Amino acid sequence: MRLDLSLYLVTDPDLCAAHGLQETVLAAVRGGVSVVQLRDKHVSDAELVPLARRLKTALAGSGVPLIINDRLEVALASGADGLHIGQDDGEVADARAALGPEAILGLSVQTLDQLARIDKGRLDYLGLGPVFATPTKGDHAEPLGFEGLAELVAASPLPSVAIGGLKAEHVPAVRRAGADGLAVVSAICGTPDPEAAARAFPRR
Ligand SMILES: Cc1ncc(COP(=O)(O)OP(=O)(O)O)c(N)n1
Ligand SMILES: Cc1nc(C(=O)O)sc1CCOP(=O)(O)O
Ligand SMILES: [Mg+2]
Repeated sequence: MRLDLSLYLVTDPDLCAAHGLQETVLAAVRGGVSVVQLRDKHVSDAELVPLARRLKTALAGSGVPLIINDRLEVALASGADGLHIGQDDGEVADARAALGPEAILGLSVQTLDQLARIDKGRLDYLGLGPVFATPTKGDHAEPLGFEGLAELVAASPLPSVAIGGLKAEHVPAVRRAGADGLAVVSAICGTPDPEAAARAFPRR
């Protein structure tokens, strides 16, 4: 199945707490989210696996893939569709070898130097960011702005999704920069109506 990066939801356990994680995800999917990433920095793998399995079951039939952030073992144990790793989250080659050829594998890239060194044959997409500073990720890199994003996209040999401080109003600028989509946390997870928040993102 073709990977649709147009609206990529990254979950946050605190921001999603108001409606519950699974309810937030399902509402966002009804609103048009095309990928879901389970991201939780606070719980153990043993706690995350059952949550990932429940989400995978809940997403069955929706056509929306479930990606696990950082944790290869959770991706493997839960039957998720893929894994997203950052520059310090292990080797792409090791992740691909463990996941197999069918799984979706994404990598975060913040600079042109990093981009020049990616293991592109083993990756499906890149997460480019942050476009803006964001409180959702305390340890984020220097913001790129839309010009920096456009430079990275132009040099990228893979589909890409922009991330960091992005809202529905930024869709036109992200498209002009050439990215295939937007990845968001607080624009959906932290809102009173996650379905409406997802629907507010213009689609092609
Ligand atoms: C789609 C997407 N892009 C980038 C990231 C950031 O990954 P990383 O740099 O590993 O940071 P953490 O998310 O692990 O804090 C992402 N998660 N998703
Ligand atoms: C998970 C993540 N990764 C980033 C990166 O720059 O790689 S920024 C980020 C958080 C994005 O949250 P929000 O949409 O609420 O700004
Ligand atoms: Mg990471």
